[in-house]
Formats: sequence, C-alpha cells, structure tokens
Amino acid sequence: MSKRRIAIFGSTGSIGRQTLEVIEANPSLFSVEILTAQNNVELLVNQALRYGPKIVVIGNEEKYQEVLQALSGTGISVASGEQALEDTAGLDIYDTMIAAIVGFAGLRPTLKAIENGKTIGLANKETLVVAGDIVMKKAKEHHVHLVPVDSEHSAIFQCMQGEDYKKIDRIILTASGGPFLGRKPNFLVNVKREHALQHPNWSMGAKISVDSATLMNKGLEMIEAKWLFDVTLQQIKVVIHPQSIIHSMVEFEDGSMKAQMGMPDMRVPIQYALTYPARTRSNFPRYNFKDPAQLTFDEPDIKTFRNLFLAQKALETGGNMPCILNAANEIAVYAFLKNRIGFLEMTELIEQAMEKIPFIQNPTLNDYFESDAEARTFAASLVEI
Ligand SMILES: NC(=O)C1=CN([C@@H]2O[C@H](COP(=O)(O)OP(=O)(O)OC[C@H]3O[C@@H](n4cnc5c(N)ncnc54)[C@H](OP(=O)(O)O)[C@@H]3O)[C@@H](O)[C@H]2O)C=CC1
Ligand SMILES: CC(=O)[C@@H](O)[C@H](O)COP(=O)(O)O
Ligand SMILES: [Mn+2]
Repeated sequence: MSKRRIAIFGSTGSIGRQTLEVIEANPSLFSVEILTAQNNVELLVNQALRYGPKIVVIGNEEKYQEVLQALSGTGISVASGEQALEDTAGLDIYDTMIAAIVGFAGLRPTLKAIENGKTIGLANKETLVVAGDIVMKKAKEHHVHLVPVDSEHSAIFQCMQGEDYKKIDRIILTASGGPFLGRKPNFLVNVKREHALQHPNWSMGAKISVDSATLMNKGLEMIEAKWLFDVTLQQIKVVIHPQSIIHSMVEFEDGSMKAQMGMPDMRVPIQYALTYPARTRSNFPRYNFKDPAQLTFDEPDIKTFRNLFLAQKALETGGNMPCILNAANEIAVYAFLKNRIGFLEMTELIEQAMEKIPFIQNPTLNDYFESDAEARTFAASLVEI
C-alpha cells in the first residue's frame, strides 16, 4: 500500500504537533508533504528538517526570508502569505489535509482543499461555524470526505459508522465544564488568562482553552455538529461530563445509545482521521475503568456561562449570525489573552456584535467574509485593539 501523503495546515500548533507524533509513530503509513505556520519560524524549520516536506508556508510574510535562509540547500520550497496558504492547498501533492489552523484564517485553505478533492481531517471547527452551509455543499459536490478531528465530533462520526443518519434522535455532546466548572459570576469576574488556560483534562492551544473555559467551545461544537450530522438545535444536548472519558454519544430512534470512550488524548481522533476508514494500532494510554472510576453527568449552567446561550441563539437564528458570533469571539478571546478585558466582558462584546452587525438570512461566501470583517472591526473598536 502506498503511503498517505499528508498536508498539515497549522503544524506548529497543538493539533499540528500531535499529528506529527502520530505520523512519526507510523512511518510506513504516511509521508509529510506540506507544513504551515503563522509566526513560529523555529518550530516550523525544525519540523521541516525532521519530516522533509516538499513545501513549507509561513503565513507572516515578514518571516519569509528567515525561513528561506534556514531551509536553503534542503530542496524544500518555501512560500509565504495568506494567498500562498490557499494556493498550496490547491496543489496536487497530497492526499489528506489536517486542517489545524486556528480560527477564521483556516476557512480559505480548507475550502481550497475541498475544491481540490482532498480528504479533510477537520480540527478547525471555526470553518464550519462560519460557513457550514457552503463548506458542506462544496464537500458534497467534490465527493470529499470531511473527517472530524474535534474529539466530540470524531466520537459521533465513529458511532455513526454503519448507521443511518436519518435514524438519529439526539446527539449528546459531552463538555468537561472547563477550569471554572461550578463557579459563579462573583468568582469569574476576577479570573485571568493563567487560570483560563489551565484546562483540567486537555492540553490545547490558547484560543480553544479560553473557549472551553467560557463554554463557547461547546457552543461552537453545537454549530459544528449541526453541519456535520445534519441535526437541529433541538436534537443536540450538551451534558457536563467532567472526566472527559465519554467523548460524545448518539441516541437513535429505537432508544439505543452509542458512546465513544477513551482517555482524553487528541492523538486518537487525529489517527482515526489520518487512517479513515481503516483503524490502526496505537500505543497511547488506555482507559482502565479505575482511573477515573466514576463517570458523572450534569446540566450546563448557561445562566453563568452565557456564551453557550449566545451560540445556541446564533445557531437558531442561522444566516450570518454564527459568523458574527465567531468573529466577535475571536476578538474577545484575543483581548482577554492580552489582559485588555475581563472574563465576563467577553460575553458582553459578543452580544453587542450580534446586535449591531446587519443580519443576512442567506449569505454568500463573500457576505461571510464581509460580516466577519465588520464584526471584528466593531468588536475591536470596543476594546481598542
Ligand atoms: N488543541 C486541541 O486539542 C483541539 C483543537 N481543535 C481545533 O483545532 C484548531 C487548532 O487548535 P490548536 O492546535 O489548539 O491551536 P494552536 O493555537 O495551538 O495552533 C494554531 C496553528 O495555526 C497557526 N496559525 C495561527 N494563526 C494563523 C493564521 N492567521 N493563519 C495561518 N495559520 C495560523 C499557528 O501558527 P503559529 O504557531 O506560527 O502561530 C499554529 O500552527 C482550532 O480550530 C481548535 O478549535 C479542536 C479540538 C481539539
Ligand atoms: C479536545 C477537544 O475536542 C476539545 O474541544 C475539548 O472538548 C475541550 O473540552 P471542553 O469539553 O472543556 O470544551
Ligand atoms: Mn472538542
């Protein structure tokens, strides 16, 4: 069997690095063809020297010369800039893209890879939150497999193998509750980035860690689930499961429920996306039913963690509302990480953007780009960044 040729967009991030770990553990299955980063020259260059891709792309054009110099004489091509990211996704030198860029920036390269007929291992949930209708339509047109990497969606996707999507009654998305589970506004008002970045179960990039702490992550995941599994808001239930052992569940029309379980380790869904539809052996730590011995479930507190409520509202409203929510959230998280605004102010910023930016019922791709830009400009003006 020939090796699967992998392109990792966002190779220097948490998902990108873990993808390379999986590939390194399976050298006979995969080759690395494309690596990309935004700013992290040192790691991108080290990855390139170790895995020997054909092309690396550095998003930030100011870093181009640095990368070029470091890789001179290696035969590895170097490109730079937003357009180069998209163009590289359009090349025919790979089979599977792991879409691991964070945020709205992942949308264009992923759309290009879909148009290019490539299998997508989709970590970048924002792509579906912003333009899920267009992404899913294009994937269908180009007969592309969109294999979720996000742990909950990988769990549901795995539960659905051999099943009929029309027989789904409910999807149960598990949520850890994040580092502030059980906390109330009088506590949250004072929390800082260091606290928010301490996720109890997963080690992830800064943006998604803050999203987990505010429960926006679960809201984004509800929208992601709607597009991936063709379900309505009413069919998606969020359940707090602090142990993160059950990664999500599907309840079918006969009342039967399927769950996918395992240790909280992103290398498992990443490997599944890389090998899909096959399963291959791994030596990652296994859950032994003793640690933790108890699996517990609870309702989310959406009165305190209002971002989850806002995301549900955006999902219900549809149109460009999830795009506005996402853009304002990206600015809010950035401002919080820079200590410009407090934890609870993130919600206020998003709510104001959702009220202010004009609603479009049936947006085009261009409308999504414009709504994203407007929502960012508006949100940034409120926090002076
Ligand atoms: N981490 C996890 O466990 C999980 C992550 N996800 C999703 O996967 C995606 C990636 O998350 P994660 O790996 O944690 O994020 P990280 O912040 O760790 O990594 C992000 C990657 O994207 C690159 N990048 C950042 N900004 C841009 C930009 N504007 N243009 C191009 N590239 C950019 C970064 O480059 P550089 O390093 O140079 O800045 C880095 O390679 C997110 O959408 C997240 O929601 C989903 C489930 C779990
Ligand atoms: C690993 C993963 O998929 C994350 O999205 C994770 O689910 C975050 O945990 P929360 O359940 O706290 O949002
Ligand atoms: Mn997740």
